[in-house]
Amino acid sequence: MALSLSSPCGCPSDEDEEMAVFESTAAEHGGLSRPRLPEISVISPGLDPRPTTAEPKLAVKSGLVRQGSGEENTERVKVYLRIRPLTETERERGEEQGCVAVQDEGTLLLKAPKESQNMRTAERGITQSMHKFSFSKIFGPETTQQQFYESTMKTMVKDVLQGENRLLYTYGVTNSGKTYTIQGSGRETGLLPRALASLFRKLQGRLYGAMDLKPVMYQDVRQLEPGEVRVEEIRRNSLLKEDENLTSRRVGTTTNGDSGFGGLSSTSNIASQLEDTDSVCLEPDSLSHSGGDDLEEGVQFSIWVSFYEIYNEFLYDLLDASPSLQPRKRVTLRLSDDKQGNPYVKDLTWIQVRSAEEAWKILRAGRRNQSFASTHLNQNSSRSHSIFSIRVLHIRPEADSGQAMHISELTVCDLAGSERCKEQRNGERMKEANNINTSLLTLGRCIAALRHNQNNKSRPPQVVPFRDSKLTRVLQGFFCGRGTSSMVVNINPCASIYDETLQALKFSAIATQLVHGPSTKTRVAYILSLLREPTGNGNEGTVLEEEEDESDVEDGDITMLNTEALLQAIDVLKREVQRQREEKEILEANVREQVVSEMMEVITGMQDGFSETLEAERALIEERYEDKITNLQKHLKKFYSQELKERDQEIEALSAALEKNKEAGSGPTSEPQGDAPRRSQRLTAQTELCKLRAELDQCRAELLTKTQELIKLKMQLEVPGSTGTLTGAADRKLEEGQRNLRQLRLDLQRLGLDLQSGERACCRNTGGERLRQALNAADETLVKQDQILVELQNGLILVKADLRRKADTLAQTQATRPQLPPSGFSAPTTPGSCKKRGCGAAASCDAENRPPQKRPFFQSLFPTRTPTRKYNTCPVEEPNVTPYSRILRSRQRSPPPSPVTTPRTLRGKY
Ligand SMILES: Nc1ncnc2c1ncn2[C@@H]1O[C@H](COP(=O)(O)OP(=O)(O)OP(=O)(O)O)[C@@H](O)[C@H]1O
Repeated sequence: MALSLSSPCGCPSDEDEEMAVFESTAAEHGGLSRPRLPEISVISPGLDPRPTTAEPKLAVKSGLVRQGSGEENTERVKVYLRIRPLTETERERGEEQGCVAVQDEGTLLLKAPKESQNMRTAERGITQSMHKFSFSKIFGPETTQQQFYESTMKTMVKDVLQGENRLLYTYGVTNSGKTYTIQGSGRETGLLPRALASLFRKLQGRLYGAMDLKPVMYQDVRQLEPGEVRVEEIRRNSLLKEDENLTSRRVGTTTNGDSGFGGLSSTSNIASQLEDTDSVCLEPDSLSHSGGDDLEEGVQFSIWVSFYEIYNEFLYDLLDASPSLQPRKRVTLRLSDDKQGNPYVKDLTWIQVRSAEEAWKILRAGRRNQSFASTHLNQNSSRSHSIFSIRVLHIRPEADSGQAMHISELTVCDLAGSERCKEQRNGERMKEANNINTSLLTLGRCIAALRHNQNNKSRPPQVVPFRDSKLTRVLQGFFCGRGTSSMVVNINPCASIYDETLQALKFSAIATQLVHGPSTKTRVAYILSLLREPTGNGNEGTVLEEEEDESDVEDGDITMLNTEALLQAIDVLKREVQRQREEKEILEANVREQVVSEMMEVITGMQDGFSETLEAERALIEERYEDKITNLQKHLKKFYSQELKERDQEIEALSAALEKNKEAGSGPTSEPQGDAPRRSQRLTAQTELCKLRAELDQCRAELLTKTQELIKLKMQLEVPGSTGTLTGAADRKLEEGQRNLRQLRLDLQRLGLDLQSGERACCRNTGGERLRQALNAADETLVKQDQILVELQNGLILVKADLRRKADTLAQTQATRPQLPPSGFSAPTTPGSCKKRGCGAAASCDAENRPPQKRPFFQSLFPTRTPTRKYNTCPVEEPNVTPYSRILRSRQRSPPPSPVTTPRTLRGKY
């Protein structure tokens, strides 16, 4: 994937947001209503009042600015800016357009030149054309190598001799002066040779001569066997000899571009530049303070160096023996982790050096193996990240093997320059540029993640992607408390690479916000404080009090503790872990309980809510159905009153018709006589008319009776309260009675027919026995029906009596409240009913005294029969009398016979 130069700053974390804050993307432009941008975007990361260079003495001594015991390091990472001078050629090309201006010691102002991309976007109102950056210190083009060394690396060398670990790395666009800054050119030696010279001057007379102690892995030391020592000596001598041979052959060597590995020049101008230096030529004043006054008394020092590069994400040992003999078979190195998970370069060559000269020669030998190539920007461009490490072994002579050993390290990393991939015309260069930008991008992401974690301690930490590139993996320790790091940003003031320079500065702006990670010493101090604290079980950590003085322990390293103390520390830490785990479990249990109780509350609330809703709905439904019932009752009442009215009208119509007929019937008397057939016809018609009239009279009488009964019923229906209920019950009973009577009537008719047929049979003297049986059965049925009738009559009498009582009560109530208008009763339309109501009590008494069959109500139940059922009374001739009814009458005149005797009587008769 081809990455553009801007990618190192394009980290996916929150620095994008901050960049957006730094560099607003809205502006009023071309009449569009955009908010106006400030003229300058202030990319100023170091404006908060955190200590930076305060208390330099303390910071130099320990590498930390301690804010009380147990507090973490808050010293910002140092980010220096170095501006290289323009060359003559560049000036002639018109590259000097004043786009880089130093405002003060720590502030830089960038102004976009006309042709730059930034200016184009600024003209469109998307970004600003001016940017302000802050740095720990800015070094202009006039700064000499010595001045730069004094301000940056000098203190680092001192720190390393004090036992600290330090990293310095250069970052910038290609051809911006990174290699120049680190290694120098000609007599202008860079930081590294100066640091080496300074180191050995300080260690004069304190060097450990033997080669039997060697740094291995992450920061361990191994005691070498004599045979191994010999191998080490041979390796060292061969490297030094090789350098001497090459130096002697140097005269007349041309810069043959592609004679090195993979088409890269290994013996290029850069090597010759260093060779020109010949020896470590340092100004006398730079090393004026050469004495090792700060060094611990009695400690001897052994210096070992290594030099490797990361090229296309592969690690190559630049001090590998005789690489020139097998130029195309470079062995790649692997990264490994030690038991504590610290990364280290496996099988890396470490060479012991005893002087600055030797170190210089080793560096020079390594430079020959480094990957350089000519690019469009730099003829001798570093195509790899080169890492030169100096390990200082602090050896206490009186101590046993390795026990009092301490290691400190100074690492100088010359990063490959960031550049635009698209501008590389060579495929190999393009691939290199990709890899360079990828690793730089990862470095940017790591720095951004570290910065995020430091600034957002309350939030979960972001994973720092150290493992995403080899570069960040090998430098990881310096960002995680193993030591401190400093960054040198190199820029080229050429207008043509303004956009790249801007991106590099934005990248560095993130780094300026970093503070150093908590030192491993802080962790040691924490462990030691645990050892000193009571452990809770009465076993107090006393080992340290016996072993170490407190001040020594505070500044000491974990390797200073003996095995017993370390074991005790492990025990204490285990107990601490256990305690914290238990605390967390209790906390979790509490949280769970709280959650459960809250959930229960919620559930109870929901239950209550549902019950209320249910009640409300039930009440609503009840109300609705009550309304429906009321409506139904109302409609029924209306319907039945309508029915009654219609029937009244029919009766009236019939009466009127009858009257008419009557009038019409009286007319024929005046007709002439003499016409016999017509008279007989008239007579027949008159007979029929009489018959009809009789029938009509009978109907009228019946209708009248029914009307009265209906009116009475209506009145009873209108009686409020329990009377209505009783009336309903009475109605039901009446209906039942009517049904029974209807059935009875049918049975009687059937029996009458049977009797007729029996009479006929008797006359013919056939089937006598059968007839007798039939008569017996008929007699039994009659007895039963009589009983039923009597029961029904009694029930009806009771119901009527009850109704009358209620009516009387109501009438009394009405009488006691004469002033109130009659509301529950409508005025009777017939005088009969009025009379009845006016003397209700008397009427009811009268009705009660009457025999049941005489009552009009009962009459209505038997419309086809005459109410003549009387015991011991005279017979009355009635029309339509059936044989059975005659028999029944004859039986009813005498007291009711027993079911046994009646058949005999009947048998006697027939
Ligand atoms: N401060 C300076 N004073 C004088 N010359 C300088 C300075 N900085 C850089 N130069 C010159 O600029 C040129 C490029 O420098 P250098 O090779 O160090 O760039 P670089 O950033 O390492 O490039 P690359 O990333 O491609 O390796 C060299 O010729 C060097 O001598």
